[in-house]
Amino acid sequence: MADVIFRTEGITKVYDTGEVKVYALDGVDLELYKGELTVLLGPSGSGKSTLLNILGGLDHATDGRVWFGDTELTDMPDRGLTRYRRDHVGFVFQFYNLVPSLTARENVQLVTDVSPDPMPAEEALELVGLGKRMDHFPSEMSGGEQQRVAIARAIAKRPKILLCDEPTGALDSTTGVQVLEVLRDINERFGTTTVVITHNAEIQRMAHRVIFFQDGKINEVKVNKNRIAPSEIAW
Ligand SMILES: Nc1ncnc2c1ncn2[C@@H]1O[C@H](COP(=O)(O)OP(=O)(O)OP(=O)(O)O)[C@@H](O)[C@H]1O
Repeated sequence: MADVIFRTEGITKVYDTGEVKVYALDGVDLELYKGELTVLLGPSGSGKSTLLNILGGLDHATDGRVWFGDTELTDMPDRGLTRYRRDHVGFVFQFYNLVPSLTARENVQLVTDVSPDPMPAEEALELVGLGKRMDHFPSEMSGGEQQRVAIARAIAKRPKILLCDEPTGALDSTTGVQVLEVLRDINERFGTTTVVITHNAEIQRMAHRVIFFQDGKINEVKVNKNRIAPSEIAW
């Protein structure tokens, strides 16, 4: 059985707005495995992003515990969490968050300049198929290309984990599939543990493991015996 890379015990996140308490996560016990590509599925508001943000050290749980390998993230001081994020976690979001005044290469270099063991920005951009577009600005690229720059930026630090929140949410099917192919390639080539949040049920077919959320809880965990290639997915 694969090594556990993340383990959570009773993770709860409560937003107290004064009048009502919203349980974004309501006692989530979960294991994620090294090298796997996991898809998180579930209706809007079911807690997927909240969980991803807690795993990535962007947010604190109200209750419960989270381990990354043997290291407990819960109760880690903010400085420790910042180092954890910087050294181990790559993030990809629905909107690419590129700096418009910088080229693709310079956007990636923002990360490689501060990482302990980065790959050259050029290598990261080659890996996502943008070797010929390194000196282009975001405004000169399509949505899918910009997302691939965002992925290059995320992987250039050689993260152990890649956390992707709706990476194809703003893309059409053809472009979205290209982005999924890049994610699968990175997962296979480097063994990067990858978590992908999506509303698109088709995307679960490329995952090793699928976790279904409902009302802040895990409804079901499914292991895919027959994964398919992103190129066989369409929406
Ligand atoms: N800052 C906040 N203040 C109050 N409630 C919040 C806050 N952030 C999230 N929530 C609530 O927590 C719940 C879970 O939100 P979350 O974003 O994790 O869901 P999600 O499954 O990722 O949804 P989506 O698929 O729409 O992104 C929702 O009810 C949401 O309204």
